[in-house]
Amino acid sequence: MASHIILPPDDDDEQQRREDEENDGGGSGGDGQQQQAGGNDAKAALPFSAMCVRISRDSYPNLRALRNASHASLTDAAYVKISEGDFGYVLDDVPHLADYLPDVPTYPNPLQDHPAYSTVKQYFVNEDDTVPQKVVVQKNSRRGVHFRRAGPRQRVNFESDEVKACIVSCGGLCPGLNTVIRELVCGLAHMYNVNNIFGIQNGYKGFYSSNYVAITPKTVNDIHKRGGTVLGTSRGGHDTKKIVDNIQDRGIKVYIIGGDGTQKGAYEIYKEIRKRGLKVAVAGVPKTIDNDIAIIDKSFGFDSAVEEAQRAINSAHVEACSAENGIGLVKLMGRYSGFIAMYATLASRDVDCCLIPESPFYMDGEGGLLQYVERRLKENKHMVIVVAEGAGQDIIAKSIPASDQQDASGNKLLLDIGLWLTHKIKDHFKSKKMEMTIKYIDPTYMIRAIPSNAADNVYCTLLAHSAIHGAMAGYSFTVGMVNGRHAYIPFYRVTSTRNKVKITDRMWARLLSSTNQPSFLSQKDIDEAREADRLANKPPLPSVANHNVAKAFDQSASASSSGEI
Ligand SMILES: Nc1ncnc2c1ncn2[C@@H]1O[C@H](COP(=O)(O)OP(=O)(O)O)[C@@H](O)[C@H]1O
Ligand SMILES: O=P(O)(O)OC[C@H]1O[C@](O)(COP(=O)(O)O)[C@@H](O)[C@@H]1O
Ligand SMILES: [Mg+2]
Repeated sequence: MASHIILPPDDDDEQQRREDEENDGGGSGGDGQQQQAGGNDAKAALPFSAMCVRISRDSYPNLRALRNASHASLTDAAYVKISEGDFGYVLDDVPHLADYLPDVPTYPNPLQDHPAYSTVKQYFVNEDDTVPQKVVVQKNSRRGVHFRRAGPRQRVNFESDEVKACIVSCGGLCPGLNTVIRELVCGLAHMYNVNNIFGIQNGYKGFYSSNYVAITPKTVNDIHKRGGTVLGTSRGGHDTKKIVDNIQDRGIKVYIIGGDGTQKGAYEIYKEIRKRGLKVAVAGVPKTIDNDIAIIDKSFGFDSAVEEAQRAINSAHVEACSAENGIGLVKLMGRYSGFIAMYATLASRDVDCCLIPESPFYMDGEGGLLQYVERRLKENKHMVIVVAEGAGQDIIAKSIPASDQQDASGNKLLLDIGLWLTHKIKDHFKSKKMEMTIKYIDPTYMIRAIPSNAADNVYCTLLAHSAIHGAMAGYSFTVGMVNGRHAYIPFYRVTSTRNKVKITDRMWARLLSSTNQPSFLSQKDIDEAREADRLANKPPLPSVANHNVAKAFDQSASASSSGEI
């Protein structure tokens, strides 16, 4: 038998729930009081045919440990929905309106009458469908952690006329933002007959400081061909109370496009909405050019960015080849994660050295960068270096006093590694009286301002559609592709860790072998990197949930995406 665990909420909510249960004459625990996993039809919404049991605060064995956990995880605990099935199956589910509005009505999905979709056999996804976090398994593996499969549901929780949708984009630019906005608008209008759609201007602060702009399929018709976001974007400005006051007053349902910071903001909004008992769904579409969002295979715009980076690398190569001892140095984005640099390097084959934040390097002495550059110029007369902007910050900090400054969202401000390397390399060859030329190219803002390529356009469309289906069906979530299938992922899973290049994985080994650069790593660095990977992959809550769940999470953690293929 499987059980469905909803970790108990904070004291006030818990008190209210107990009173409700007393009024209903029900109890908690295994006394027949059933809790829905998602929709209103409890049976249809269950992840698998099993009895779902609400486990009360008192009966939950590890709750003490949970209460002693950090404040962040304590808050998260109230919103985590874990169910267990056979053979180590665990569903890390997303919250649903019915979790706190038990009488929320359901309606037939209007798509069933849609001429394009009604002919598709099995167009609606089965409520039992889930997507595994780990697909590489051994004969005796446990089934591990799963996420709810994205897609249209037979029944929805909103009527078309009651929906007022709003869309906001936050954080830095990324190719594909306009495509997601376009497809949210067109999908809502064409699939669900929703005609009240508004754009929030200039990021989160637009919820309370600007007018909401009405948008229609007609007004967004061509925007996918343009870079940037027609809604505007910003960092900072997340005032949860003011945002939710406006959501409440205007009766809207929210689509939020943005990176890790934005998803944290979406989670805060969701928690406040739930606290106030509002009938509002919050759907997050993860955006980050750095591709550093946990769990998902890849963020939209990443492929377009890697493709565009090729143009800069090609130019660097041309410059380098056309000079005596020419060096082309290209800086690419990647504040904490070097995915763009790694993939752009692997795609190009012209790069002799790729430096990323995850892999420490050093300049001087045996095995250092300067020695390698010297050797490469002697062998080949030219070289191309790609550096992610977050690389080597510790080395620069030794020569330039770092000020620990942050942007409005709290992201650390970086020193210009490209410029710093250029000067260091120049000085080195000057002191050796060796002639050379170095050309530094910084294409970062040019890359993220382009419109998305064809593959990203299709990806953005599917993400937008999945977000619409999930929100109409009453779920709140971050949507993303997990092992090639679209899934609804709980906010806490994408906000608790950041995806990073694992320098102990095969993908980084492939890169090192393709450039033939030194790894710059000591055994101590490798040990530290392994330990950091282990800790980064450890999901936050389930370790205190129960033994089976913790085991499933540990097992799936080792599979979290990092480019390992
Ligand atoms: N912990 C947080 N809680 C609430 N809002 C946040 C949090 N972190 C970031 N935000 C908000 O999310 C928005 C975008 O964050 P930012 O880090 O700039 O970009 P991204 O979402 O692309 O990572 C900003 O408006 C910021 O204030
Ligand atoms: O100069 P800005 O606008 O703050 O953006 C620069 C930063 O945005 C990034 O592209 C990532 O930001 P996001 O998380 O918003 O996608 C970083 O690589 C880069 O450091
Ligand atoms: Mg970010």
